Amino acid sequence: MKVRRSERLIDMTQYLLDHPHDLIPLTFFAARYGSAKSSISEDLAIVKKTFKERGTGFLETIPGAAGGVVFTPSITDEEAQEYIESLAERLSEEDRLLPGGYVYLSDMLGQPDLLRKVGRIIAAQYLDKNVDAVMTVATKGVPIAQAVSYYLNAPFVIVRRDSKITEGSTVSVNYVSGSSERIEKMELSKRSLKRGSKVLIVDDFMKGGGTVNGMKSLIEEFEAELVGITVFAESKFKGERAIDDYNSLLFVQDVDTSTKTITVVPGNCFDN
Ligand SMILES: O=P(O)(O)OC[C@H]1C[C@H](OP(=O)(O)OP(=O)(O)O)[C@H](O)[C@@H]1O
Repeated sequence: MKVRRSERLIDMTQYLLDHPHDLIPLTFFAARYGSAKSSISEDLAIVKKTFKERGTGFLETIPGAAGGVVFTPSITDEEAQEYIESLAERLSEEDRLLPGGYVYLSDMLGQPDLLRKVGRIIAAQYLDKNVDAVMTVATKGVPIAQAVSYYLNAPFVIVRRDSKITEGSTVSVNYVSGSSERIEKMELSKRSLKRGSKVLIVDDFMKGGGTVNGMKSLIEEFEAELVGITVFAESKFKGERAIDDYNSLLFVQDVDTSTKTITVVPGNCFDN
């Protein structure tokens, strides 16, 4: 049964949003709607134009018999900056200061709408990097890595600070935890990363940078390639930070322990 264009456009859009980075042949849509490929091409031209104008992402057409369309999610800088500014305000308003200059984020990092938006924003920074894997360290980095992983259509791998039988054989590195000046260990299952993989590091928070630096060392141990580092939030650090080339969405600019308040501003992710 033939399906009207208005219905095709709705269903086609939903299908593309649910299958980011997948190559979808035009014949798939032609069969799905009982329509000619020429009609599907016209439909996709409408979707492509709207996605581009709305900043939803990019719809690339791959020509030839093995061709089709590929949807790459993105977000406009304006929408991303506006959202990050709202997060900065929200973080500054609520009582979130923890001992040692850490900030309570767990409630925010459990919110699906925030994770979807943050995942889109971080993924959009690495669309041209062909990311093979998103790396984070348990625990609070995991929801962020999962969200970024969805929008890049790349698996995420979880580094652990504790040994688990269920991880099989692992590669481990020692690192200086910048915040606590302690030598700590982190490890990753040998099955997680192939040699030469392009790896994006994400985490929820960076203080001394020791944790991120540990993940960098692990990537070297796997003979993989680090393509970028983005943290949801970073704070000032009095000591020598172990990391200097990274992106942050939010920056804890000021901490007032007497009033237990913090001032949070957008991070460096839009400095260019
Ligand atoms: O930049 P650094 O000084 O190394 O600190 C950033 C670490 C510490 C904290 O993790 P924890 O709260 O210790 O661990 P978890 O994420 O498991 O709660 C945070 O999630 C980062 O991973």
